Amino acid sequence: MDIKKRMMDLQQAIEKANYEYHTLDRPTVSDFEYDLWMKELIELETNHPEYKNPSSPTLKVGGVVLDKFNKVVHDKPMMSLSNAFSDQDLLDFDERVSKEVEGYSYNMELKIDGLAINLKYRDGIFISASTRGDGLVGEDVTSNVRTIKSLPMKLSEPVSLEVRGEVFMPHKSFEKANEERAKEGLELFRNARNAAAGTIRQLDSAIVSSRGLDIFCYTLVDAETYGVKTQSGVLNYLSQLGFKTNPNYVVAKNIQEVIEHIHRYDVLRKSLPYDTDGVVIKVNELIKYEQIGQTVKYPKWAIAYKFAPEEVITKLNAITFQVGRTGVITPVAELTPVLISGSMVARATLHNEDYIKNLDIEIGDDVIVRKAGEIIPEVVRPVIENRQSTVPFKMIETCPSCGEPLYREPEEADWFCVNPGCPAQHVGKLIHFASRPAMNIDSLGEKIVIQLYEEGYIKDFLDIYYLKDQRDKLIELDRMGEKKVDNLLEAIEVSKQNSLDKLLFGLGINHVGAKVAKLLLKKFPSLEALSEATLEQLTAIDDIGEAIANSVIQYFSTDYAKQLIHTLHDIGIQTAMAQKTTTTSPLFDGKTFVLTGKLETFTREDAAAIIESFGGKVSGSVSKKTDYVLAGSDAGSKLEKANSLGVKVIDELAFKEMIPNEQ
Ligand SMILES: NC(=O)c1ccc[n+]([C@@H]2O[C@H](COP(=O)([O-])OP(=O)(O)OC[C@H]3O[C@@H](n4cnc5c(N)ncnc54)[C@H](O)[C@@H]3O)[C@@H](O)[C@H]2O)c1
Ligand SMILES: [Zn+2]
Repeated sequence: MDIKKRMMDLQQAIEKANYEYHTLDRPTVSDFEYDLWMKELIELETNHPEYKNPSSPTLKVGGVVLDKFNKVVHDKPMMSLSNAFSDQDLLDFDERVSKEVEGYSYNMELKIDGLAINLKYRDGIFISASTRGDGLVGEDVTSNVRTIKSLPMKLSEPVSLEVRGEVFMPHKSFEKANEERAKEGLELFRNARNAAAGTIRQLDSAIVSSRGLDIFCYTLVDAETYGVKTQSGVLNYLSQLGFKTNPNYVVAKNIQEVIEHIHRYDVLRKSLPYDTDGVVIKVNELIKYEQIGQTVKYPKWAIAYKFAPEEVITKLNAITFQVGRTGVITPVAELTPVLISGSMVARATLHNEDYIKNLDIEIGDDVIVRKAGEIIPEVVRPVIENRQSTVPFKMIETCPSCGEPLYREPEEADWFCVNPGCPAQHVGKLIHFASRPAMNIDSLGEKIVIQLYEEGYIKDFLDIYYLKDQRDKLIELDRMGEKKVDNLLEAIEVSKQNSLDKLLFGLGINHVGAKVAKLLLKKFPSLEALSEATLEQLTAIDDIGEAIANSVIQYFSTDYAKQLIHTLHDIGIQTAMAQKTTTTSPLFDGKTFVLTGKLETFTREDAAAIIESFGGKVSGSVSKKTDYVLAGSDAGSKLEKANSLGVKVIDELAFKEMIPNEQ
């Protein structure tokens, strides 16, 4: 095996998963798989340090910071945890700890599957909350966190402190939220963690308040200054102050006791009304932490033991077929509904014909189903011993949507419907086009696409842009009404200004994902230019191989694509990347900046000069009129003032992103 290539592939897969999980709140692989990738990459990096990439995801806390929130620089970084998957991993962990210190015990707590939040209290009063972000800089989500009912706004003592905890969505709230989303035709949340993260990071606090979030607190920053000496003591003290703490913690004398308890936790967690994905084991004596130390990513005095995904047995009643936007046919297991990791599962993927045949799955079998990391449930295998009267599986030969014959390439596992007029494919393409990573037409969800397609309003994505001519008719449709239609039309108009990479991704060209779209446009910054690119020119771009290049060339060689570029122009959709800002309309015209803290890559004078060269002003003090506070490390009172006034705080990185490249 080519180790270097394997490491690069793993890194790429992990980065893609990070983006989907942390930025889009929409993972496509299970946590279990992700954790296995990470474990493999860490092992390879340890054994082959010569191939280790200095910006490897094994060195970073995975989150991102969205621009729509004010940024908060954490006083103390918020770290991740290293993982254990077996008893042996725990023994290895203990051995590492025992090399540094002696005379310690362990505190074990449930690992709540939510998102970490940092809370600040002054004189016993709640003042602010932020997300973990990339560990150093988080997002200010104070007004959203304030809506969580179990969070005390006033503590039982007038202390000033910083506390960390996990915001999560209990099963009940999760089911309710998804019922409501289903009614509104919105895409369902994949699991409670994504629902919690998506909720905390949205702008309308009224919605947050209605979602029934909850929080368990577990960390007190600088606990020893409050006279607390152990992690179990922290939990006790937090609870006394009025915080909600999880009652299922236990102190274990040594690692053997930890291992004994772990297995009890795996039973316990199945009866809890919220998701947990493991047990966090922390050295209990806080005084030992400094000596044990930490890496850039996680403390060495703690570890998260992750449970294997839960598997259950249920009955396979039928196999149905789904047609994807590319025409791929996926067999789907229709199951007797069963509870897995806190939610009901009635359908699971069977991947393709070979998967079913190789596993010898028959209709009527008892099957083992797994919701690995609570994403898309899958059938793991049949329970052959239980087989009684079953019907052998037979692959369909015609498309369930259009009735045309299906094709399968000899080398491939999947069957395809290749009918360009296939309704299921059209709908799939439309849904993809409107989705968040593509044209991001929020109010054009799956249900509405299907409705408009079935009623004959949209066949091709271009039709979306002519919907405005049919406003009166749309209002009359079932479940529509004036407000909904106007919101929809507005969102469609706004999407015309999207940056071109979103459109290119939305076109659904084979192999052209969001990242590839960006790469292509960097070199060919308009659809016209891209449509004329040759195979050589395309493959000369880093990371663009022949498969991608051929697919792009084939797409743009069709009459459809040639016509498309003209039509897009006529409609007023961007078909070229936006021009860089010119000096005639200064970027920071009329904007006031305040600089604070220590900057790394600029001197203050440089930063000020840049701001002024783009028409902005630099002021010495923060007021309501300040537009941006540029905060470096060790920022003090100006940063606090900015936060309390709700002034936008940016870090150096964000500032660099704002200014055009030439600087
Ligand atoms: N499926 C995907 O595509 C995908 C992508 C990226 C990350 N992930 C998941 O996220 C994980 C990485 O995220 P991570 O960096 O947050 O690591 P992590 O989930 O392994 O552990 C760290 C986090 O645990 C949480 N936590 C919960 N209870 C706690 C307690 N009692 N004490 C201390 N901390 C507690 C905190 O939020 C802390 O930040 C991966 O292991 C994977 O499971 C999945
Ligand atoms: Zn078809």
